[in-house]
Amino acid sequence: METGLKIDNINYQKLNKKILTDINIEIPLGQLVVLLGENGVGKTTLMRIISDLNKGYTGTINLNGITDEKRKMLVSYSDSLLAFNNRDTLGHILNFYQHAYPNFKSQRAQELMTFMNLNYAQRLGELSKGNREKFVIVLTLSRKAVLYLLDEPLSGIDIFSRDKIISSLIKWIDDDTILLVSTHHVNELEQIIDSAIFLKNGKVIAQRDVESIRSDDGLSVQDYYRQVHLEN
Ligand SMILES: Nc1ncnc2c1ncn2[C@@H]1O[C@H](COP(=O)(O)OP(=O)(O)OP(=O)(O)O)[C@@H](O)[C@H]1O
Repeated sequence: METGLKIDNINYQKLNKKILTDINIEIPLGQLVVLLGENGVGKTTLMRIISDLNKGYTGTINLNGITDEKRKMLVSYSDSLLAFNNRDTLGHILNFYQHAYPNFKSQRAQELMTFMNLNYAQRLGELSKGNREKFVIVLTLSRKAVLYLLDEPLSGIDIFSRDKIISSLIKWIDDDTILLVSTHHVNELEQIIDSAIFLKNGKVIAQRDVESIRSDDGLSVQDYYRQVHLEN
């Protein structure tokens, strides 16, 4: 059986506007990968397509050999929690997740809640922006999945919590999984990522191993990103 994530020729448009063009990406299991690109380039759209939330694309997405919509059982992605009410407590939402997803691990959720200093009795609407993002990380990493998607997970989180989360991100996921993270701050993830995917104008302009960017190009991922962005 094929393993890992293989995206072939994804094209997607919305309201007659071309958003993603000929997207081809391959990620083996065990990798932590960042998705980089300017505002509006299509990072969230791509994550929603992978999770089967956005339909109407052409091309194929193969996750561990599964190409139909069943793959969504192997993907853990929590978008903006808009389906929940601001008066819902975090405990209520966790309870909902536990019933909605057979792969939800309560023990892990409990550990992550403690790690993030979040409280079951807090209401969603009372959370600050950063604490809401921490809660999205809790929900995402509490499921046993093959592919974890985090969409700009740290943008509102303070530097101390950020350091703590980044340095322990790997311990929350199993070895045979993929973590795909979109970010505008690649420098802070640089030490822990295996590879990076660079998007521009709805296309993949490069996918590179971090190790080869350092050894072959002598650049940091951030500097390589600037270079490849200007060249394309
Ligand atoms: N519901 C929608 N209807 C129409 N166009 C949309 C919709 N959602 C997103 N788009 C468009 O799709 C494109 C890609 O948006 P997307 O949110 O995927 O970008 P992004 O790379 O995640 O951006 P950012 O870095 O700002 O989060 C944008 O041009 C956006 O205007």
